[in-house]
Amino acid sequence: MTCLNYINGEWIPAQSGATLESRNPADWRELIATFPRSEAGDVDAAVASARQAYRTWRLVPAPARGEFIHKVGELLIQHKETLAQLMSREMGKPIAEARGDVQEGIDCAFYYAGEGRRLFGQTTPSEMPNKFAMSVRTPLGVCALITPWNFPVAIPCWKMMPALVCGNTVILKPAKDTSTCANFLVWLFQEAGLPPGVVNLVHGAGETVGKALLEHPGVDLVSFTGSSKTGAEIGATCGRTHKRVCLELGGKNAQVVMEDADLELALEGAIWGAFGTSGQRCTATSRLILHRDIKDKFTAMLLEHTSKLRLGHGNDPNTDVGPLVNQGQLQRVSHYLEVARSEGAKVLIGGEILKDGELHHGFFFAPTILDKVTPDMRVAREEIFGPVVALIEVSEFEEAIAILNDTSYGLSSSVYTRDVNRAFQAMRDIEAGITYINGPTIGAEVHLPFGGVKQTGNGHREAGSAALDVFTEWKTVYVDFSGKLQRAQIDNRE
Ligand SMILES: NC(=O)c1ccc[n+]([C@@H]2O[C@H](COP(=O)([O-])OP(=O)(O)OC[C@H]3O[C@@H](n4cnc5c(N)ncnc54)[C@H](OP(=O)(O)O)[C@@H]3O)[C@@H](O)[C@H]2O)c1
Ligand SMILES: O=CCCC(=O)C(=O)O
Repeated sequence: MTCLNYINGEWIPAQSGATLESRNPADWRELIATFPRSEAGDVDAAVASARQAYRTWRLVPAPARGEFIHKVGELLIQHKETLAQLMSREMGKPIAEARGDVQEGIDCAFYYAGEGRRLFGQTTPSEMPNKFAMSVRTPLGVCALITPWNFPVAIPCWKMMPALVCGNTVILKPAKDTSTCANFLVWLFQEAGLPPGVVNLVHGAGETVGKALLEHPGVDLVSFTGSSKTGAEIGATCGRTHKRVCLELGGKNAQVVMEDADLELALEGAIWGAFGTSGQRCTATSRLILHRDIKDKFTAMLLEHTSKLRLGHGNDPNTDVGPLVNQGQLQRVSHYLEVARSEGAKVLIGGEILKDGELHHGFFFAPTILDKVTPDMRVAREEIFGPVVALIEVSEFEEAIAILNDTSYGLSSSVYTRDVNRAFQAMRDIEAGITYINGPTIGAEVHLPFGGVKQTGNGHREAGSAALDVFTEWKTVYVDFSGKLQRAQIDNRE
């Protein structure tokens, strides 16, 4: 398959003609597609196209913009299985999770399609007679959307759909590892009949295409999801170039299990929170904070369940845990196992690259449980982004919350307890954008705000009506029908 850039309604190669390859992480010998290795000139063309289209798209009534998004939702339903199978082959997640990823895109489409008929502002009384006062949302212009590979459909949809319904035009720069999924998704926007230039796609590396978008004077906003390291660079560049920037970054999420918890429920949450998507979710559980009274029992339950997880190709419906996305991720996770051992953590299960049988040509890492972890260790503090979970023992609820908060990240969190007082205390005291009581750290719903505190972001939120604050400017409007200058009255009001 050949992927192309989509600029001004045309599918075109990079100006240089250069290409990159997307391969199956479960079997590196399988080529999925080639895609353009774009550079700054391709970005210039995409920005020119998006700027031109913005002149008319911003004037399309918002309900009509919402109808385009609704159509994308219908097309996503129609092509759900094909897109999920492609995603599973291209980035390795098990097919059931890939279907869930596409479903998030569908939910997002119908939610933001409806937003076209809301986009509420405020009306408020004026101090003056015969004067109306109100605020309305207005679009920003051209939005550059830079996305990671771990949710190849959901995350681009979280950005494209609210941006478009608000009247902006967009340029998507997807992760290299999931270029084919991005191509398919943008084709659906084309099929939905969006005018040329409203949606543009530029494939290529973050170091070239991403950076060119950040520096381009024709880009008004950058919405980025990815690592905290890249996010910090992006924030600095956008500060220098005066662009609005929304950053959704890494996590070091914890699940607390108290002595009064339903352990079967907590076990299910821990397994899927830690090992779902091979631990490559920003919301993944990478720390399990266990009360000492249940720690031994719960650890034994965890080990038994983990030992039964089936590793394999994502497209095989019997697979529980797929490969890591690429060689770099495999090296990163292996490195953290060396760090864990050198710091004195004990590997209870896993801790190694798997190469047996059908895993031979893929990037598989065994689901791993680390014991004897203390809160100061690197494996308790740094984002690993793989199927590795660290066990930390505590004696008190307050201690559990203090350790949960003792991180530079703040995305998701979870507490298993039957005590309603503790549940509300957790809700109040946890420093994170998302807190689950008796549920795993994963599993976002599109109508609620999504994002984190501390180094997980810069205060913005994706999803829900909160995303509208990213993609619009407020305009305050006063309409004076008194027929006389009221300024004097304002100045004299004392
Ligand atoms: N908080 C959230 O909502 C959320 C959700 C999902 C994932 N994440 C985080 O994402 C990370 C994993 O994703 P990742 O490894 O793909 O992150 P990443 O390396 O930061 O890359 C993310 C995107 O940024 C591009 N990029 C890389 N360097 C760039 C630069 N200097 N300027 C502009 N763009 C650049 C990448 O391009 P390439 O194609 O060249 O890589 C990719 O498209 C984890 O830390 C995870 O926690 C956060
Ligand atoms: O990786 C980021 C998205 C996480 C998500 O959508 C979920 O946990 O459901």
